[in-house]
Amino acid sequence: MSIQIFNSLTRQKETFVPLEEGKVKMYVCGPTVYNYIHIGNSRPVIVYDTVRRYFQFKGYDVKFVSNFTDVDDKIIKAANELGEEVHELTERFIAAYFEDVTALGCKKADVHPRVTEHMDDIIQFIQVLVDKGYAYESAGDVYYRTRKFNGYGKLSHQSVDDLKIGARIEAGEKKDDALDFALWKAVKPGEIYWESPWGKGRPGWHIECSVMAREHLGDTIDIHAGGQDLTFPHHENEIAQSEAHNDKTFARYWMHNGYINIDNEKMSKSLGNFILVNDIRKQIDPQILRFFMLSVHYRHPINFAKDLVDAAATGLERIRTAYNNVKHRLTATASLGDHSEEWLEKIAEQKADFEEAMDDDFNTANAISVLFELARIANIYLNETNTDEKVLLSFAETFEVLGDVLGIEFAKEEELLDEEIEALLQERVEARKNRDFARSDEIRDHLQAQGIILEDTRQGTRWKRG
Ligand SMILES: Nc1ncnc2c1ncn2[C@@H]1O[C@H](COP(=O)(O)OP(=O)(O)OP(=O)(O)O)[C@@H](O)[C@H]1O
Ligand SMILES: [Zn+2]
Repeated sequence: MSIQIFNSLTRQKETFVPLEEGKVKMYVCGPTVYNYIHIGNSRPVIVYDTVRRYFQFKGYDVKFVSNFTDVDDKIIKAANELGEEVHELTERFIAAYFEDVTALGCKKADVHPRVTEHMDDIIQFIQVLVDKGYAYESAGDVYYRTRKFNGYGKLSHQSVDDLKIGARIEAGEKKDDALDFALWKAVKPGEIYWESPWGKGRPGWHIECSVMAREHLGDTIDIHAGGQDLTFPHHENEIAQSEAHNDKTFARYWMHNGYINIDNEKMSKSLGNFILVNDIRKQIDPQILRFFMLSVHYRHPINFAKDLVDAAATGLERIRTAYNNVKHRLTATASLGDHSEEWLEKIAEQKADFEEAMDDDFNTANAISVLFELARIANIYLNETNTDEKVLLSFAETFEVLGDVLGIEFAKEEELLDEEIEALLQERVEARKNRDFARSDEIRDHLQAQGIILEDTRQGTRWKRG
C-alpha cells in the first residue's frame, strides 16, 4: 500500500505521490540556536526523523533539509547578555543540539543550512519580491504586502479579513497594513548587520526558510514539516513568499506535530515549564524517551508525566527482553523445528501489519503495538522445545529492521550477564572435550561479537569485556 499523509493544507489524509518517482524532498523548520532544546522541541526532530526513516525503508531516496536560525532577536539578546559574539553563541548551541538529538537516535539531515550562510540568496529573493510588487521598503525595513497574495490563509484556514481583526502594528514598525510582515529589518544600534540594497540590516525569520528550502530542494518540495505552532504565521508566510517568488506550489504536503504538554500546558521556554533534553537524557535512557514519544501518534498531544515515561520504559524492556532471548537462543541452537514455515509466516504478518500502521499517516503508536505482538509471538516460540535457527534469525532480523525504522535499538549495551558468559564458557569447555571445535569456535566468535575477549590459559579460559 502507499503512504497516506494527513496534509494540513487540505485537512485530510492523502496518498503520497512524489514529485519525482522514488524521491522525497523534505524540509523541516529547525531550531533558533540560543539555548539548549527542551523535550517539546525534540518532538518534531524525532517525529520527522522517523518519517524520513520510513520513507527510506520503503525504498525512497530522501533529501532531508533542516535549517538553523543562527541570527534573530532572541539570539542577539542572549549574546549581549552573555557578552559573547553571536557566532560563538550559535556554534555552542548547534554543537549541543547535535549532541542531544544524536542521543535521541536522530540522524543528521543531508543539509543543515544556516541563515548567515545564505545572506546573498536572501537579499536576492527579497529583491525579486520587491520587483514583483509583493514587498516594499519602508525606512530601511522591507515588508511583505500580505493582501497582494491570493490565497493568504489557505494553510491555517483563515480569511484575510478574519486575520485583520487580531492584527496590530507594533511600536517601531513602519508598515502599510497590520497584516504585512517583515522580510528585512533595519539594524538597531549595537546589533549585528549585513549590507543590503535597503541599507544595513538582517532578515526576518520567515524569509529564511523560503530561501533555504529553494536553494537546497528547488521551487517545489514534497513535504514541509514542523510543530503545529508554526502553521501560522510562519508557514503561511513561507507559502506567501515562495509562491509569489517562484510562481509555483511551494510544498505539496504540510505536516504538523502536536505538542508535548506538562500538566496539560504546552511545554515552552516562555512559560518556563520545560525540561531540557541535555538534563533528562542523563537520567533516563534517551531510547526510552524516543520510544515514549513514538508511542503516541505524532498529531496528538503528549502529556509528559513520570508514570507514562515509566510505562514506556517497561514496554521497551519487554520488547528488548524478547529480542535478547531470541539472540541468546541463537547461540545455543541449530536444531531444526518442524513448523518453521508457519512461524515465518507469522513473522511476515507482523511485518505487514507494521507497514500498514506506518502507511497510515505514520501511526507509530500502532506500529509499536505490532512490536509488542511480535515480542509476544517470539516468547511463545521460545517455549517450543525445538527452535529453528531460520525462524530465530527471522525474529531477530524483524525486530532489528522495524526497530531501525523507529530509531530504536533493542540490543542492550551489556547484553550478556556475567552468568551467561560463564555458562557459555562452560559449554565451550564441554565442546572442546568432545572435540566439537565448530561449536567451540562459534561460542568464541559470539562472545567476541559482544565485545568479550577470551584468553586461554593453562588454568582455563579467562574473559574480560573489551
Ligand atoms: N511543547 C512542544 N511540543 C512540541 N513541539 C514543540 C513544543 N514547543 C516547541 N515545539 C517546536 O519546537 C520548535 C522550536 O520552537 P520554539 O523555539 O518556538 O520553542 P518554544 O519553547 O515554544 O519557545 P518559545 O516559548 O520561546 O516560543 C518548533 O518546531 C516548535 O513547533
Ligand atoms: Zn521555517
